[in-house]
Amino acid sequence: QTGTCSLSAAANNHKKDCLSSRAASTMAQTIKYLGQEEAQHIDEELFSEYGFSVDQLMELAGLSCATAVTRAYPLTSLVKSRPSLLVICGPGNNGGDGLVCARHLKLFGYEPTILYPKRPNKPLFQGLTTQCQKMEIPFLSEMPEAEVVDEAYNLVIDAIFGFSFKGAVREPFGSILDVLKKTTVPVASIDIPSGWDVEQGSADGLQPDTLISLTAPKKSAAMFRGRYHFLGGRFVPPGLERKYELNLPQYHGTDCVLQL
Ligand SMILES: NC(=O)C1=CN([C@@H]2O[C@H](COP(=O)(O)OP(=O)(O)OC[C@H]3O[C@@H](n4cnc5c(N)ncnc54)[C@H](O)[C@@H]3O)[C@@H](O)[C@H]2O)[C@@H](O)CC1
Ligand SMILES: [K+]
Repeated sequence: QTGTCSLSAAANNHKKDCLSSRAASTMAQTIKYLGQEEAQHIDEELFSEYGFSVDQLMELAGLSCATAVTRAYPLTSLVKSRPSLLVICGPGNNGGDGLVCARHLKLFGYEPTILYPKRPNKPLFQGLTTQCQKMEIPFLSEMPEAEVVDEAYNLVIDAIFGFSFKGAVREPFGSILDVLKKTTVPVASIDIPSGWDVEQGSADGLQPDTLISLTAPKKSAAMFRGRYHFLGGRFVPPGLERKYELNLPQYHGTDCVLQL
């Protein structure tokens, strides 16, 4: 793209114009951070207009999350002798992403353990739970103390709440998040750091080391201060991307995740 500009470099003004239009086009490429309602509309449209099913997108989302974990915390980098991880799953689709993520991580050589305290009575989640059980992933019956988490696991995956979270955190998730805030092992949050307002974030909330934004980051991702921010969920059709002006960056090759 630089050819046009350098050929007419004699005219200084023209050069300036070139630079400013290039800056403008770079700005136009900035990835959009979604508000809560916008994220929910995109979600609905993916199903109603674009013909996807929930389990299909959940599979791709969960695979992205597992892949992001392998990038940020490769097996060889783990400090404990066993590649143990704790995956905490919430009551909605964010929890479903966590179950899919755990299953793929097991296939990738990690040893996930799942805490899934509120299980929806729906075939989708029952199936995902069975799949994890058949993958010989253990389930905990309650949240361990912070010291036990620090002792036993290399990483916690936070799949508690996603973009539909609202209001004050209800139990048992309030207590679980209190424990998570005391742990020192890194936390990788799926889509939103749980307990954060989807748009405003939370100054005294969980501070994850990794955030994996799905489809597009939500507004609160601007407050993320951890080391790794990934984009996952490589399934957005071009018409939907145009309509919502998502300006998604290009994923590399066949990758299902991109570090932002
Ligand atoms: N459209 C997309 O991009 C996709 C989204 N997926 C995932 O789906 C998530 C959104 O899923 P959902 O809409 O099911 O919602 P969430 O998983 O964000 O949470 C909804 C659940 O949390 C409960 N809840 C909400 N506020 C609470 C509070 N204050 N205290 C306690 N419980 C509370 C609700 O009762 C409901 O059971 C996304 O963040 C993402 O992880 C993926 O599965 C697939 C594709
Ligand atoms: K989350």
